[in-house]
Amino acid sequence: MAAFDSVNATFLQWLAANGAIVSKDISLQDYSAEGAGRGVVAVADINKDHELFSIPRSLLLSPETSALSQKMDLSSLQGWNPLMMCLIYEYGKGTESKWRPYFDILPEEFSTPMFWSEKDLMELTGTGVVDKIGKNEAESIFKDNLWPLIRAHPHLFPGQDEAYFLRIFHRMGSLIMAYAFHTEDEADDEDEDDEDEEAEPKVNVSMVPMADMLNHKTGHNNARLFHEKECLRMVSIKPIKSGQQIYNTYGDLCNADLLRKYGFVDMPNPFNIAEISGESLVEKCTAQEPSGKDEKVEFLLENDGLEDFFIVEADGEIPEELVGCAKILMMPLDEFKSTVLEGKKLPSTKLTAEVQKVLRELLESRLAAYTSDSKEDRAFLKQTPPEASRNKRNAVIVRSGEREILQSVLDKVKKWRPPPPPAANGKQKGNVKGQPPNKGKKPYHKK
Ligand SMILES: C[S@@+](CC[C@H](N)C(=O)[O-])C[C@H]1O[C@@H](n2cnc3c(N)ncnc32)[C@H](O)[C@@H]1O
Repeated sequence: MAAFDSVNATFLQWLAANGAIVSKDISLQDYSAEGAGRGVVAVADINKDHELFSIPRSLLLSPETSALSQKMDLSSLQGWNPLMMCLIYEYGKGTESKWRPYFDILPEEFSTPMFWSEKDLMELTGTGVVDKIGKNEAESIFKDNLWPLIRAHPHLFPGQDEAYFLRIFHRMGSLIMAYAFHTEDEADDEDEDDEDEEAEPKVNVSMVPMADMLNHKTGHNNARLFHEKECLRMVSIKPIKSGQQIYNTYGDLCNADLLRKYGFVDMPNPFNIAEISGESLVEKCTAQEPSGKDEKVEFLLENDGLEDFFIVEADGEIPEELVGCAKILMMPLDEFKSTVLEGKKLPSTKLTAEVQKVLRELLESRLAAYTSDSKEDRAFLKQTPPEASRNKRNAVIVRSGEREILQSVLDKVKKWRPPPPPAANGKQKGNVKGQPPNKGKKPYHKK
């Protein structure tokens, strides 16, 4: 506790000494008992539109502010990599770095699946997280792009071996993923009359001390960061009562993305989705009749009809684009050529009995990919306290959310019946099986 308080105090003094203004109505608070690390709490009732803090742009840590940009050419690097190099450089400078009190308040360990054991990762089998962790891809970027630069500048990155820098790279990568902000360059007033009025603001990735101390809770967002010319200001967007936590929003994210990027999940989470891989759809639809598979896949890819993943939203509706794609994949080759390729006529996105069968099988095998069923998961969540097996618990929450959505689509797929064919005289005579519409139904009032 003493260490926690002293790190906070040094950080807040550093902010003030460098021109940041922090409202006396807020404080840093320890939420680690809830698995949420530090957060920001209101220590007085706060009105809407109250400035919680303002951070001068000079305190942001980015390639624009780090001296590394003057010492070496970072222009060959893409995406997050220039910021990554600056973080590795500034961290390596230790007490010499302007941002040392900031590094001291940032975590060294993360609960994201990137750092999970094999056993915990098994719990994510079947979820949308597994294929997107990207540890190997990240390590390739380090080896191919960053390590050669680091090794070539030993005076800037002194005295350590590749394994050490790889460890730092993973820490900084996790910090960028969970803490960095896209910071817009506020247009200069003088530029406002330029012909280029329509130009998009330039977006950079920066670390924003203090703004990144706010946690997220789906549906509870009560503060927002405003990007101004000289500073970034965090402002309340609702009245906040003393003692309440102040939340920024990390976006409308499903639990799989919250877990992968930030290492936690939210329950309930209306932004949950489930994914069905395009590859599994292609395999299922072309298993019986593979002729023309490549041509159809090529056509669909060229026309944005085949996704890596089809998204099923929380409402569990059958995605129309999935149905349309399945119809093309299952079409006889000559029909595909004459109507779709030559006639440029796409099939409707209405369900058919053929697509129903394929979707049913696809969803059933998708659901069977999880390592447990909903009963086991419910029992685990009920019996296990949140602080025990946090990784497993988070995995169970992710898969339960996905499973619920997939199950609801599957129920809809199973329930679907083909519409009755129109009768010759235009009147509907019965359902598809030729029975009168009410046969088998219980009468409304039992006499
Ligand atoms: C931008 S930082 C917020 C400050 C952070 N809590 C800290 O101690 O440094 C984002 C990280 O905070 C944690 N976090 C944010 N909201 C959370 C929540 N509702 N539950 C658990 N952890 C949360 C996660 O570890 C996430 O990666």
